[in-house]
Amino acid sequence: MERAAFALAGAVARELRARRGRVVGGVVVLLVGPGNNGGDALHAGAVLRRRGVDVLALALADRVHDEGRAALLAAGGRVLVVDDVDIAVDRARGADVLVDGILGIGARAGGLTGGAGALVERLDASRDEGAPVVVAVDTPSGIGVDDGSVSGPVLRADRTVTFGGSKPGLVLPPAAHLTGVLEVVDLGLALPDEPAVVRLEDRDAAALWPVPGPDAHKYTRGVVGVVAGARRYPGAAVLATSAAVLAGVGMVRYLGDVGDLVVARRPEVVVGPGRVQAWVFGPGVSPDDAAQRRRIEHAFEGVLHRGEPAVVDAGALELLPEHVPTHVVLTPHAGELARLLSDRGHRVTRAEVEHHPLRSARLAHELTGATVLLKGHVTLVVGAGGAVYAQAAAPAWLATAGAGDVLAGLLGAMLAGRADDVVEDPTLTAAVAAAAALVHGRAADVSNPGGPVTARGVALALPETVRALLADA
Ligand SMILES: NC(=O)C1=CN([C@@H]2O[C@H](COP(=O)(O)OP(=O)(O)OC[C@H]3O[C@@H](n4cnc5c(N)ncnc54)[C@H](O)[C@@H]3O)[C@@H](O)[C@H]2O)[C@@H](O)CC1
Ligand SMILES: [K+]
Repeated sequence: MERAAFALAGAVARELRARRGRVVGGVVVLLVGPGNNGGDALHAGAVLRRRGVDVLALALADRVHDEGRAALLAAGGRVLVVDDVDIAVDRARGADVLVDGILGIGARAGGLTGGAGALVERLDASRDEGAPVVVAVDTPSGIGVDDGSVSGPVLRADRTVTFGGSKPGLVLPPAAHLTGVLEVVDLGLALPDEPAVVRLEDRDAAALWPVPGPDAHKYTRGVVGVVAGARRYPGAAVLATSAAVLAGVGMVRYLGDVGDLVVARRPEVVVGPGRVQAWVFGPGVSPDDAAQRRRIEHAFEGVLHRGEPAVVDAGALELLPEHVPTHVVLTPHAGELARLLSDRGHRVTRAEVEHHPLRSARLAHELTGATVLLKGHVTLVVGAGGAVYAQAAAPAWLATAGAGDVLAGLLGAMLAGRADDVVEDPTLTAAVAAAAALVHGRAADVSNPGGPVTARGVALALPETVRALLADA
């Protein structure tokens, strides 16, 4: 606990320095719950008090950590037992830094209730310019530590100082939005080898990228077949094929009614049936389009019989066979996933999927056998063997029409380039899908750092994005 408290005090001191230019004379208010999480906050408070900080602990439970409380009092800090929420709100708002030590990994399901819940709700509602910086101890209090669920009020943190190793709830949506900057403090504890949720880094994505060897030719590099678009939605076909071409694949084959337009925009694309190593089905395809529907159903036979990997997006999700291998990747957003689950007898709404994205994606994986990539601000991928990836590289600007078509084409190109590998190793598909989500987000940044992006711009940024990833790895 001592190491944890020192690291926490260091993080708070840095926030004080950033806000006021110095640590001495800063005002820190600790929100303290009943367990060791509150104990960490109290011990950190004692360290800060000794550095000349004005420290007030608001005790939000009948009993708080005895040793921590004694340490803070001995250092000259104050402890106020909260029985009036108005007074607590007032004190908390006067702080430079608020330390959230109400609950950590010992939090039971159900979230914050009672006085702590009321206090947090009011503090979170008044986060204006001058509001205190919030540093969460181990986790923002009250989140579902194992599943990222949010079932009550949570004080959104600017920074979370977590001990020993990251926790699934810190990277999984919806709680991931509440974590702020994540700082992991190594306490030298023995942790399980495989964390339950993984976030790929740039170097992981580079290692997964299908880089051609010196003896490569277009068929060994992979051919991706794209069944996308319609007269009504021609743009989706252009974007999905463009992304596949620009991601660098042996060849892109297009099947659909707008081949002329696709070739006019991307002369590299070959129109018509032929050999294919991986498929992209569905961008811009409406399920009442009989011709596209027939093409997709026919191609699915190849997927089931010959084992070609496939990306199943948008309109093709409704055409998914009952059960498919894991090297088929579904790429729904929350609404599409709700429909897919409801069609299979699990009635859920879009809002429920948004509330429980991990549970929903897992259920879809169990029901269909497919790897499931659930698009969102944090993109989740659930695949064989319980693998879970949570990728958050995408800027909010990427929530724009056509971005999903680009992701589908890019992922199709990656699967075509690694078709044999993903068929041989069922766990690889989820990693490749997570890498595609990472590259997609990076490409958005590369296309216009910090500003608005277009789907076409993201596709055009792919070659440079991939080059930079490979160069830095
Ligand atoms: N596990 C470890 O090895 C370490 C843990 N540390 C700290 O200890 C924390 C865990 O401590 P605890 O196990 O005491 O757990 P917490 O401090 O998270 O809280 C547990 C207490 O809260 C109560 N509680 C749980 N859910 C509640 C709810 N919804 N509403 C009201 N009361 C609720 C429980 O009855 C229990 O009294 C970590 O988050 C971390 O901050 C650190 O000191 C470093 C080492
Ligand atoms: K906490």
